[in-house]
Amino acid sequence: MNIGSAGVEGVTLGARPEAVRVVPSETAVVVIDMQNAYASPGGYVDQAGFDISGAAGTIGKIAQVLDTARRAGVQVIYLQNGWDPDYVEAGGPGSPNWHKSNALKTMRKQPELQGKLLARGGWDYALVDALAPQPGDISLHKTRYSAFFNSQLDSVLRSRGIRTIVFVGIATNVCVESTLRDGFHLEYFGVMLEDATHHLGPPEMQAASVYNIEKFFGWVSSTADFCGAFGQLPEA
Ligand SMILES: NC(=O)N/C=C\C(=O)O
Repeated sequence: MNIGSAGVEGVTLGARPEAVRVVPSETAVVVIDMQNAYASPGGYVDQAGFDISGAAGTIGKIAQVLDTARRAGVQVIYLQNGWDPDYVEAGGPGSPNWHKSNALKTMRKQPELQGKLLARGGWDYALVDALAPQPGDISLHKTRYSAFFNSQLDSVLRSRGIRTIVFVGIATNVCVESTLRDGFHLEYFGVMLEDATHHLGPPEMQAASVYNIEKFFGWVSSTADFCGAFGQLPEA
């Protein structure tokens, strides 16, 4: 599978269902929601009762991917999920988000958490320390599961000629898959690095997303394949 402009040099990235040829200048690594909320003990998903024991391993894999991407001249884009401290952006009872968001539900059950979970400016919203953005990286905010919805992501990608998005982050089956699906419908080629993502819920959720992406929406690869392919390029 050829992804990117014909004639522009790229690398071959091992992936399922087939290897993909990708051009660094037309590729971005999109880091989905690596915030304390999703990856740190005491953060929102931990407080809401999800098992986050796998998140520490995911952080290490993402650090390797980002290091390789930056050296290869691949744009790194961080997304952070959440709302203003008064939760106006979360929507009220007229929004399905108000009914389905486990963060909002947890805060309604435990009012002492009000203003803490996913509130912009707070610890829960902040990226985990180990994945601090570096000069040249781009940071964007999002208020719903898909990073394409009501955000600057599409224009940031299009203005840079980016056609391929390599996805890492949490959660595979919620914000990663939602964004990759929306990207597919906007004509982006989506590749998920499966060991640099982590699911919310039972392990079958990770497997289901991997199946969906491999079969219907994009390609599935790994940290080792990404670092092997892009790591061989001269430093950008
Ligand atoms: N980042 C995510 O996948 N988020 C999933 C659930 C939530 O934000 O409530």
